[in-house]
Amino acid sequence: MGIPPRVLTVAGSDSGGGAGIQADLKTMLALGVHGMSVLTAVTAQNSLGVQGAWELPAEAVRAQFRSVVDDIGVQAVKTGMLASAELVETVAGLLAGVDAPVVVDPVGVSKHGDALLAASALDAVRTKLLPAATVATPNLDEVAWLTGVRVRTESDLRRAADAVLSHGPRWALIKGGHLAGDAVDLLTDGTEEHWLRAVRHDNRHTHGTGCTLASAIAARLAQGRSVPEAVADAKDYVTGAIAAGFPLGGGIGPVDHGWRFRDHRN
Ligand SMILES: Nc1ncnc2c1ncn2[C@@H]1O[C@H](COP(=O)(O)OP(=O)(O)OP(=O)(O)O)[C@@H](O)[C@H]1O
Ligand SMILES: Cc1ncc(COP(=O)(O)O)c(N)n1
Repeated sequence: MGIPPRVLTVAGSDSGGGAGIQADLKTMLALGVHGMSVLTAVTAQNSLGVQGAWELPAEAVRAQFRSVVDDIGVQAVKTGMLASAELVETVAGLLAGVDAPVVVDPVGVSKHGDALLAASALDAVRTKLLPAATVATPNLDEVAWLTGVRVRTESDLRRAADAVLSHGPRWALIKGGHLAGDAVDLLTDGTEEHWLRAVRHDNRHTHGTGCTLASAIAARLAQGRSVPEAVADAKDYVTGAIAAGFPLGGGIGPVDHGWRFRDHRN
């Protein structure tokens, strides 16, 4: 048996297992890569919201990163919840020394509106983290914080992508999941444009969709796909995972990361 590509997620823990590190590692397993993690924060979280969050010291983040990268090596990195300006700057500095594609999911708030990033960290995300990204994957709220562009319809997505690209990522994937109608995302590097359209599944099991999509992109990049191929494949995976999402707890349930193992669509 060959050695699978190795993918690192730098993100927070979701005790409920639907988003964050847990979603990332499940996605990586489902897509056939070896997942590894650098934990940035621990959240007490469930289907109803985030009940508490504790950031790890920068030294702990640096040590985890070095342990993984120096011995095991990475073919792609994904970043999620980074909590504070100090951790954003620490992670951006670590990424500068890595020769592998980087997917940046600039996580700001949870689906329930709980803050996962300090407002004082926005500037570091713009000036240090986005320039390190091969692909940046903001949702519409994150586009608004980072660039001031408010997307109300699909036709605003191009302007949002241009504004994100002005901060330096190679590609921008603007997720239109929060718009009405089809779930439409726009991927562009400023030259090529790829519109990714999927049927909207009107179930409420969408906790962790953004984490899942970004990790799937990282997995496919580690397997040697181009950015447009990786994103198209990741979109198919997350759409299937939302369709198969299930009710857990009294609020927003998780997507089913294992849907391809369980179901004939494999
Ligand atoms: N109800 C849905 N049906 C189908 N696809 C969806 C649905 N909601 C979101 N998506 C898709 O899921 C992916 C993640 O998008 P979304 O806008 O939910 O990200 P996000 O807000 O960052 O996620 P999260 O809330 O987990 O942080 C996108 O490809 C989006 O189009
Ligand atoms: C640790 C962590 N990272 C990211 C998210 C975003 O996911 P969602 O918006 O679906 O709650 C989260 N809730 N928790």
